[in-house]
Amino acid sequence: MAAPPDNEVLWARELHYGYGDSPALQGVSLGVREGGILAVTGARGSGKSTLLRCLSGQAVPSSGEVWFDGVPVHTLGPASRERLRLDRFGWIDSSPRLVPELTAWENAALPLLLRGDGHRAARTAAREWLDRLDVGGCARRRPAVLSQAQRQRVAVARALVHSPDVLFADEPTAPLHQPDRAQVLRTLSAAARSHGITVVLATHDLTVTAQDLTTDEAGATLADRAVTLADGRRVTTRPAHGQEAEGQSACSLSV
Ligand SMILES: Nc1ncnc2c1ncn2[C@@H]1O[C@H](COP(=O)(O)OP(=O)(O)OP(=O)(O)O)[C@@H](O)[C@H]1O
Repeated sequence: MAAPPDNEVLWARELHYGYGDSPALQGVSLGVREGGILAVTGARGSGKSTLLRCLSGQAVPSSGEVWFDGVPVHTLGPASRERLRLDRFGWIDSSPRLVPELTAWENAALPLLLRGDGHRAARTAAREWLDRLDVGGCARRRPAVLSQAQRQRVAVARALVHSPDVLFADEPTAPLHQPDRAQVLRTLSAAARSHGITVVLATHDLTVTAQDLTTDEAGATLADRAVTLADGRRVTTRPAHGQEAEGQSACSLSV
């Protein structure tokens, strides 16, 4: 088992994963530098969600390695992977899954409450994130009375509230309209930069990558690198604003 390069906080080598006989990942390798923002693009069904699930320890690859901060994630048992996900990772889905019985702030505070933080500190932190995401006014409401866009912002707050080391975002702007998408992406990228959070962001929408993802209003780069999947294989790697280069099975390439 070769150790990953020192400058990459998240590193995967030759990942394979299948659903029954149907292969979803066929030898994907990549590395992400600490604090980097990586966009994973590709058509529907190309393997983006499966890759994020393997990288985050939600799924165990049938072969290959996933290393996070020196830890071989692919060798951990279910309890250790669950602990890692709770303590060190954040996750945003394409559709917000909130606890219906809890208010918006309680949903946003969940990662802090689950790890035993005090109620008052957790509420303060959650409300700060809700304010940042323009849903501070909804803090005491339950998900059922919120719009889909408001629920997604609450889910984004929940993913960031504990300052995770890595944020995995699987089509996070799918339920949002265009102005909301740009704002949420800007908040995500600003939070990641200011807190040193590494981001792995999956999207099938190449126009999002080109227009919203790679630039904010000030023209600053949002994604540092992008990799593209096709049929479970990595086909390209490129800087967010640079020339595309062939990167098939380039396990030494940093993204
Ligand atoms: N639970 C599952 N059972 C069987 N096959 C699955 C399952 N989840 C995904 N697949 C298949 O695995 C392949 C990769 O799917 P995956 O969801 O990882 O791709 P994706 O790029 O994220 O697609 P999308 O953009 O539609 O979410 C596809 O062929 C898909 O049909």
